[in-house]
Amino acid sequence: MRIAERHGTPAYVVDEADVRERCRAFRAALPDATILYAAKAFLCRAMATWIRQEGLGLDVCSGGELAIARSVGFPAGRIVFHGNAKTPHELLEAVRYGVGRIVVDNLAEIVRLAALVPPGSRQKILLRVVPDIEAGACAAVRTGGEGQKFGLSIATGDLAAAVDRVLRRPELELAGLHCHLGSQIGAAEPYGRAVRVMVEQLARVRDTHGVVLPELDLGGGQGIAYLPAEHGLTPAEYAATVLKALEESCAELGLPVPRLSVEPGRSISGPAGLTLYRVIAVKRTLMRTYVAVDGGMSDNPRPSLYGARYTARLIGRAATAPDREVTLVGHHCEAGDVLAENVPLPADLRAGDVVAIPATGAYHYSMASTYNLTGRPPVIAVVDGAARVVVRREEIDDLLRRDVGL
Ligand SMILES: Cc1ncc(COP(=O)(O)O)c(C=O)c1O
Ligand SMILES: N[C@@H](CCCC[NH3+])C(=O)O
Repeated sequence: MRIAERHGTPAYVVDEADVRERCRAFRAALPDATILYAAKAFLCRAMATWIRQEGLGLDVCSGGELAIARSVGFPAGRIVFHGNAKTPHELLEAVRYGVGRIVVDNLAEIVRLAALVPPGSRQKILLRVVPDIEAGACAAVRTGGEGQKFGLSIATGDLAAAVDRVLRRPELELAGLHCHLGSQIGAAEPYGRAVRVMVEQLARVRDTHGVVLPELDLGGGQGIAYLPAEHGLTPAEYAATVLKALEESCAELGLPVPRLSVEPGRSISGPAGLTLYRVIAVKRTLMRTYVAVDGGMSDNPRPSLYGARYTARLIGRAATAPDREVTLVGHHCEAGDVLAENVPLPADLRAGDVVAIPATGAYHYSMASTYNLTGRPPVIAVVDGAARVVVRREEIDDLLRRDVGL
């Protein structure tokens, strides 16, 4: 409540200690693996600094994310650069900064990237494989099956062709294979299947080319709880399944166990964040009660994009009435601008109250827009009872400044 009063609403709040704790949980569950935080979930300079200090690597997928990493002196060797349509400029920036790995997504990229590597040096790469496994909350975030835009298909022969071409390029060093099944995956089982498919491909590379690739990157996707009844996929559950599958399939195929990399995004930043809103109006209609707040689909597009569901809580005062079901909506000019449908909130909720939506630390700030020319909310970091602004609020003046007129 003090944050809402001091910094205004809407505001994203992130718990630094929680982020750090989640980084440590991944490192503890997978002590021999490389843990790369997926920046797309939430990145600002403070976050990049926490990740650097916790000793994790960083998965970036744009020149912008790379620029933030660079601005906090993130060690280049601990960065992996992704993307299915990296621009020539992004590739050049990645090579110049000396990122540890570039994940090559398609055949055309091999030649393009090789041409950018300075004479005499070698860029380590991973090849992104389509493991043909469907997993993830909804179609929009499933990236492991045939028929979506990412990666090199095993079935069409593109992966085999890519391996062949990369191994002939002296500018490129094929460090290993990569896959990413999708996002908000609630069970460990699909990862076990992915390990088997990927290890088979490592064996195929060995059998065809006599090369044993040392690395396997399994991407991210570990699900989190958004609702009280949900349960996320813990690092320990994930690790148990993945490590078992890795040992078994490597033993079966006579391969040494590759160094594992994992790229969790949501499961590190998601539960560590919440969003504060102020109630502007409460309206009873024939069908339902609407509670309208001062944010909405511009700071959280996930309900309208993916049908994502959330809970909400009144904060800052004690309720004087029992809960009733309401629909929390935003201030944007669309009927679909819903933040949380049928959520219990106190019947005495009124304009001026502050509500918090938990589990908004991933894919909220990073996906925010300025729809209806609304400035994006600030990010407030809390640690040891103190709050500080780590990303300032985007003011109308910021928006006006970009518009250069006639
Ligand atoms: C290549 C890659 N790695 C990691 C992630 C992080 O995923 P999540 O935030 O679901 O853990 C993504 C996004 O889904 C991704 O595309
Ligand atoms: N933006 C999606 C996740 C996409 C993951 C990126 N590869 C979400 O909020 O659920």
